[in-house]
Amino acid sequence: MNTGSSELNTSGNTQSQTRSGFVAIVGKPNVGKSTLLNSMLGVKVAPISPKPQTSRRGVRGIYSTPEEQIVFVDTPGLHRPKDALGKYMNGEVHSALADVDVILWVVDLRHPPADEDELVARIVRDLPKPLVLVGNKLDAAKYPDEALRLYAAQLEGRTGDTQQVMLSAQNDPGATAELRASVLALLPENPFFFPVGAASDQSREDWAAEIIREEAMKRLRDEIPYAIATRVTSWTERQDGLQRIEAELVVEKQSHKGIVIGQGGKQLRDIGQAARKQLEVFLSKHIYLGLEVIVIPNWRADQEALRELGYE
Ligand SMILES: Nc1nc2c(ncn2[C@@H]2O[C@H](COP(=O)(O)OP(=O)(O)OP(=O)(O)O)[C@@H](O)[C@H]2O)c(=O)[nH]1
Repeated sequence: MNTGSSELNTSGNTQSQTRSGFVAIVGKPNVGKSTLLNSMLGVKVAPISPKPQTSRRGVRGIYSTPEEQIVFVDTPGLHRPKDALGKYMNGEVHSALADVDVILWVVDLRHPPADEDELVARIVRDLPKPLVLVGNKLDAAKYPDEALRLYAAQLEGRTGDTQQVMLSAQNDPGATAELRASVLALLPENPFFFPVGAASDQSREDWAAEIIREEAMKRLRDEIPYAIATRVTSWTERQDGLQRIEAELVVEKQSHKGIVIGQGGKQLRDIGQAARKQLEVFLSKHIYLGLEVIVIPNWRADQEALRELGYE
């Protein structure tokens, strides 16, 4: 691995090198991967919701300084494939890991390892790449040292560079900045992969759709766990600057449509208002958000529908 130090060129001037690389954040659902990504980036990119399995797309966030760039690949929760969506998610995890420079394995220090952690451990154990075991939720863990030891034991026999850290992604920006520095030190000398100003390679439409889905998930977590997809169907700007966004919430069953709309349309109105507020904060522009609920029967098991909804 390169050292990343400044080199003397033939004219005797020091020429600084840039470091740049891809970093995957893996871990079972709900351990705090999106929270960690957002904290390391300093901006909100991936959706955060208290419900497991919310980050279904491989959202990438980019952290840049004049000399360094980390391209984060935020992989969806790793779990056993139950349907086509599950298979897509596991495929995402594998393809995300094939091509990265550093892996962050995030675990929840409040609990000892479960089957799903073992699954992740098995995949990352044999990859010859630098790995950081990130014990998250330190603020809420009773026996963090013991928990971390148990997770680390699952990596026994690993030959690649392995580091460990305990932190709270949610409320310790200092610790996440330190982790970012450690990750940067593990990256090779490379030219930048993206322009310095780039924060994410998501389109604004995908980004807005994720914010809408996040708000829907927060409100509907018990009624319709995972069966909601969102897509922005049009985005226009009026002369006075107002952004007019039309979006669809896609559900699997007619009965779900009624739940999403709610009595007298209240649920859908609440989702729309909350999402609009978030979008306005980020864009600093006035927004009109039109939401429609549509039914695509059994979309999670339907390859064509998954493709149409952008899960491919
Ligand atoms: N107490 C505590 N809670 C946290 C911390 N980090 C994340 N959480 C919470 O854990 C839950 C899951 O966080 P996410 O960032 O959505 O987790 P994820 O791993 O991306 O989840 P999936 O999208 O399901 O894979 C949310 O309710 C967060 O607020 C932390 O440091 N401490």
